[in-house]
Amino acid sequence: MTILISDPRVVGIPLREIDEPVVDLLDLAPGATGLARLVRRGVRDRLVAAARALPDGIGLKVVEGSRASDVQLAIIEAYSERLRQDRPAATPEQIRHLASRHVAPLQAAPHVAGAAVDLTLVDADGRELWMGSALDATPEQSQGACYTDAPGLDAVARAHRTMLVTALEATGLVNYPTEWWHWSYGDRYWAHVTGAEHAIYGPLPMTAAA
Ligand SMILES: C[C@@H](N)C(=O)N[C@H](C)C(=O)O
Repeated sequence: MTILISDPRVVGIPLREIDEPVVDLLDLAPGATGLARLVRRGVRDRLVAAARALPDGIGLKVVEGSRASDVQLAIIEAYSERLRQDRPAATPEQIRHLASRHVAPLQAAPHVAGAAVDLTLVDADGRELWMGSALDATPEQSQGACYTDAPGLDAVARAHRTMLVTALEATGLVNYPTEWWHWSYGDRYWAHVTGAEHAIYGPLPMTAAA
């Protein structure tokens, strides 16, 4: 069973911040601007290694790296409101649980720590490969195809996901299983998956206005 990022077993993991700087993603993030181009150095190093391990003619394209805390809160609120409208009988705790299939609570938000990227595969001309759902589609929008191991994917999407997972996992990056595009290192979810005693990257002091 998938343990979501809002689970107390994840949110409760201690943090020992190592103060590693954020760096620009350079050619890994064509088209991204501002904070979206920045990640912790350990994340970029792993992405560079993963990109080198991909077959010739295939590359990585990061759509978003770091994210300001106020932007994270706005995504949480917008998606939670949609869930509340769809499920008027749901309790606040149920909404929080369901929302965390798509967006992390602030206490454990990896993008806010510079610890995560949303990315996809591209061909030699920079065209995004078919991955079986739109990047950033919610479970409702994608009818579950956003889940990395979703059943019923066509063979092309499955092959591309396998390629992505193989290259990224080999570097120590960890996937959030409800989103094929979301990969992180050093945050609380990474610590949960790897068994590390603590996270090493905590929230950075970033707001959208900064
Ligand atoms: C909102 C979505 N793109 C995303 O970033 N989800 C993960 C789980 C997050 O909020 O860190």
